[in-house]
Amino acid sequence: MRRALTAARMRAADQAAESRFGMPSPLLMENAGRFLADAARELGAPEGRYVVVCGPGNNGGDGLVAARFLHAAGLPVTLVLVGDRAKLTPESKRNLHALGPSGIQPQPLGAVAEPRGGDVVVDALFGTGLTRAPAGEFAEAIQHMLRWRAAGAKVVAADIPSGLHTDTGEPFSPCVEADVTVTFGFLKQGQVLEPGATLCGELRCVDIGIPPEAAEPHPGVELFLVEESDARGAIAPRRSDTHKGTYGHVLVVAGSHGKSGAAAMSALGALRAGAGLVTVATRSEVVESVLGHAPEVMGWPLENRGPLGMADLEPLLEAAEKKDVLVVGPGIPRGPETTKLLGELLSRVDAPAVLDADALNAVATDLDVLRRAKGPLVLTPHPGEMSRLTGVPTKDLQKARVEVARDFARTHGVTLVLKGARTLIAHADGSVYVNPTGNPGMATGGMGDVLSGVLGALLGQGLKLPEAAWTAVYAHGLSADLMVARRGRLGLIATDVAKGMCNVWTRWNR
Ligand SMILES: NC(=O)C1=CN([C@@H]2O[C@H](COP(=O)(O)OP(=O)(O)OC[C@H]3O[C@@H](n4cnc5c(N)ncnc54)[C@H](O)[C@@H]3O)[C@@H](O)[C@H]2O)[C@@H](O)CC1
Ligand SMILES: [K+]
Repeated sequence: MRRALTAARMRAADQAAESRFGMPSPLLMENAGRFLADAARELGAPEGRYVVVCGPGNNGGDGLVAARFLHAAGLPVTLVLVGDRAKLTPESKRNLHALGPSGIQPQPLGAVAEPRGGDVVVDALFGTGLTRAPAGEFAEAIQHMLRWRAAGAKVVAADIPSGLHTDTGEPFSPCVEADVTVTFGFLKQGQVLEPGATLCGELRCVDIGIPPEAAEPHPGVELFLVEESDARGAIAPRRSDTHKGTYGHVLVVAGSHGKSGAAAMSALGALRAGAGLVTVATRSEVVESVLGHAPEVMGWPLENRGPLGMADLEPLLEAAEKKDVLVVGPGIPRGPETTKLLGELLSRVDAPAVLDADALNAVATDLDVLRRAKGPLVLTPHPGEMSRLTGVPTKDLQKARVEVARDFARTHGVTLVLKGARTLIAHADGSVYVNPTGNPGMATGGMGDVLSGVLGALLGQGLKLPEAAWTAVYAHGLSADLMVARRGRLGLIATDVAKGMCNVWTRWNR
């Protein structure tokens, strides 16, 4: 699990490195520049040229150090210095001076021979100090770098692509697109959220000598990037003296006429994620159809007709007895009484519950249902459902995903999985986890149903929240990534991801 910091926290960490740990800024810059030069050399062809574009702040200083190392390695370096030279930071001035013996002189942008395939551009224009949209000569420098990359040059960004907002991951216009981003000390929030994550290209976090302790913990606002070792480590290898009763009994409340597949996919997700037993409670007319997809599943027919309502309460309470977890929502028939039914059901069941799809839409009309729930809750909305839960228009919500998710989880005391590229898992304590797995092949119906089942299975196996949630999301996305690596994105379907969970378990030796 790696923390991702804001620009303000990064500044504080830089200062603490010097004041508390005796690691002065020039030393950190020297290390940063060396790593940057190494990354650039790795990307360049043997006959490649190196264009280093430096800005007015310390990010530019990192570029100047990199230029010195590249030159020392005998490589051809062109230096561009954008902005007023008189306003360079003291560290940058020192490093410009240190370039003296190399004979490298800053060139105007227009005088640079256009880089192409085999060449490397080092983007050291702006780092974490960017405060506004780049304009004038700065915007022009970014446009050049975009053009050079389009012509085949590789771009290495120092710390963060210039033009990208360190905290939000939203780009200003224009913004550099990098092949590799070498970031210093800690990950930054904007690098782990989309679209920033894509603009960074391959992200490498290097240790320039800032001790981890220099970044004070900020409980309640931490943002973490989930790593494979975290998700793998959350799932214990199976002991030999165990049986189906050890791994949890999942009750899936899902499906309706025309949507029996939703129930089946959720159940399949649960089965493929190791649930000991899976029972699907659904309208009696679709029970057989659900079981037809997975004979391992048990059916619990709900004998009433039409939308789920109060008449279903007793049968559902009975179904929930001795179950370790509930998954409620995929394809349920929703009507005027569904909200009340869910409120009553959840207020009387101790087991954790996953709320998905139409269960979310039902809850959106009375969020008090969440407060009254007896067991822990996980909600798994996509942005449209999240918009209904919060009243925030989808477009605005997508620009403030972290804040909206964190606020909701905190206010309602739940774990919230906000789906989409870089799914977020927000916990009631304010921590937010970013999931890096998954791909655009997953933009097809049923993926969420499978996820709800996977999550149910992990809760049923005793994982706690939020761990169960970020592990399920990671594994589900990884299943899709492994599938796509073999078969391409376009034809990926949800049942592939359910089946493909086995590839995740093979990889993790589970
Ligand atoms: N101890 C430290 O502080 C270290 C800092 N390092 C580097 O320093 C960077 C941060 O340095 P700075 O805080 O100097 O910030 P930057 O180098 O990111 O740039 C800030 C400068 O750009 C100006 N600026 C901001 N937005 C602008 C815009 N849109 N148009 C024109 N000018 C604009 C600011 O007024 C300021 O002069 C990090 O990203 C990292 O690369 C590293 O050298 C490691 C050590
Ligand atoms: K940069």
